[in-house]
Amino acid sequence: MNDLSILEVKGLRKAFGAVRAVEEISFSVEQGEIFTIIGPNGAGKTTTLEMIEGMQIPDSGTIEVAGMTWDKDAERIKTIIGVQPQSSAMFELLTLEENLALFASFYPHSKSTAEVLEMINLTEHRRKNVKSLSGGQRQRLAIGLAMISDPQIIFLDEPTTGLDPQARRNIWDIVLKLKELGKTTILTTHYMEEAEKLSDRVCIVDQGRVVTLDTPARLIDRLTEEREVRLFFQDGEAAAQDTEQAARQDATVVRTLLEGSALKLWSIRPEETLYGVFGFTKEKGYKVEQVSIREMSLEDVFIAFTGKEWRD
Ligand SMILES: Nc1ncnc2c1ncn2[C@@H]1O[C@H](COP(=O)(O)OP(=O)(O)OP(=O)(O)O)[C@@H](O)[C@H]1O
Repeated sequence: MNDLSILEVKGLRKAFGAVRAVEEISFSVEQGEIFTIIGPNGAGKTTTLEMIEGMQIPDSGTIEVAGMTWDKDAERIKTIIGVQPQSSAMFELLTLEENLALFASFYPHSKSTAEVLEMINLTEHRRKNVKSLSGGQRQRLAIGLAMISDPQIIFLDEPTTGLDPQARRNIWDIVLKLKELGKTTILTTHYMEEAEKLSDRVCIVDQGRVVTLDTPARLIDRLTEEREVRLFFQDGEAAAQDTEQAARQDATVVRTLLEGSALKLWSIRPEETLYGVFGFTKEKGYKVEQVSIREMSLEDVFIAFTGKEWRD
């Protein structure tokens, strides 16, 4: 375990009868990171989280939380981790304040309910019954309940599933606030954009194994050296075709595709390609209406590594 890592998972494996949910999962998480696990349905994300949270016992492998293990230090681990409870664990007929106070009573030390309500932006609803909350408010309360004991590591398993974009962003704000406080967040999500925006590092799992793990930017960079450059010609197809012929001579251009007045070029150095292309179009007097360089996204990385379409 290096000095910075707060969680170290090695060789985790778990089967349910004939179903091998987790085959071999290893990673370490640094203090203060937002670490996101993504993967197709049934990849083993929840099972992995539940083993780390002490709710499932691995068939083999080791888990160290701040240097402690579940078999020796269960009580101490429980005081430094916070797990977002299922909606069903909340008391529907109690108010938000009462739910938080009740959860706080399970721990020797806790944050004040007022502070947590402020953090999850629900202060004005504190006297409402949980029953009357919207989906997004419920999820925020669930994060509040995970935070009540002021844990070092917070586990959020798909906290934004089913929420509308605004409600999702409200959750992102809370996750970022946790980071500002120096907390470590372990997140799973079905939303690529969310993983890309929030995570310090992303771990892609498939069929119970880690297929790749890195920062979103490095994953995207590693994926491909080529960028897709698109040009649209005001003068129509002939100009596009003529430019295509010229671009093919350029060593930075790997492939080309003509679609009417639109020309697509795949380039290993897009800026250099465009410099050459514009030299040519200027010389010929062709007018280029639109130019864009398509950026690769985490979704492209996901598809490349798992061979599966994203189902968002
Ligand atoms: N308690 C259990 N008993 C039997 N099989 C289980 C159990 N829990 C999980 N599984 C199976 O293990 C595999 C991994 O499930 P898991 O829930 O960990 O995946 P996941 O990546 O979280 O999926 P999702 O994205 O759909 O939530 C699945 O095939 C699942 O059906």
